[in-house]
Amino acid sequence: MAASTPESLAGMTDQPCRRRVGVMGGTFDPIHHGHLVAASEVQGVFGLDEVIFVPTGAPWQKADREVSPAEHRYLMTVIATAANPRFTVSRVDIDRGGPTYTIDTLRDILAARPGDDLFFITGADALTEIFTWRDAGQLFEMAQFIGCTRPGYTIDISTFDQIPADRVTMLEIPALAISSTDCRDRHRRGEPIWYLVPDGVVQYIGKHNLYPNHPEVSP
Ligand SMILES: Nc1ncnc2c1ncn2[C@@H]1O[C@H](COP(=O)(O)OP(=O)(O)OP(=O)(O)O)[C@@H](O)[C@H]1O
Ligand SMILES: O=C(O)c1ccc[n+]([C@@H]2O[C@H](COP(=O)([O-])O)[C@@H](O)[C@H]2O)c1
Repeated sequence: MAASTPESLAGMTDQPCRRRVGVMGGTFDPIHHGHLVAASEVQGVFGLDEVIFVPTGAPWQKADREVSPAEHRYLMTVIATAANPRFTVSRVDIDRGGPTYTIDTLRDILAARPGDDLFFITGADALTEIFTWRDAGQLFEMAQFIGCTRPGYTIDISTFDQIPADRVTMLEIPALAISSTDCRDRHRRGEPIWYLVPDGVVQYIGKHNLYPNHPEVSP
């Protein structure tokens, strides 16, 4: 039997340990429990060391609608994730400026932590649209993609088939039929959003009057 060395017993070799890092991109206007459950479930199933939430700077595919200022979306994301020691929040997409492309998100995150293995977390709706994203073909070289099930959406199988099989995984997560759109509309109609979003986020929205009553959202 080969003799154990202190290094081998401790699992120490010349190879640095590769950290497994999730990246959860989103507009988070506001962040809700659907986002948090998806990130938590992927963290557990894939044994991730960390999940980085990355609020978009300017989500170009949502240019036809009003999006809350990035600083508000960033602060709501910080509030929502603060209690989980594995969750962090990155400003890369906000501080870069210009339209937000995931290819840039992944480049910036990899530059800051070379050698880490990245897992990009999306819902089934976002994954279905992935070939409309900038430089989509290169994304799968930079990260493993995890598509989370989402009530009301199915992943288009032809899209799934175009992604290299070893670079994408579909994951069934506890179903939460929550969307940011519905949270905003409910708040505008004066309906509660308690328990759809974290308590601190409800309070932040009220304090800053982020989603004021709007005549188009009838009670
Ligand atoms: N309830 C949910 N279950 C699983 N994934 C979700 C859920 N809600 C959002 N996601 C995923 O989280 C990511 C960020 O979503 P985003 O911030 O656009 O939220 P949204 O609820 O879809 O917003 P909106 O209603 O304003 O379009 C996307 O990949 C999206 O698919
Ligand atoms: O790279 C792109 O062109 C691209 C186009 C649309 C969406 N994305 C990313 O997909 C994630 C979810 O976006 P959204 O707009 O559904 O909140 C977020 O990280 C976005 O930056 C990326």
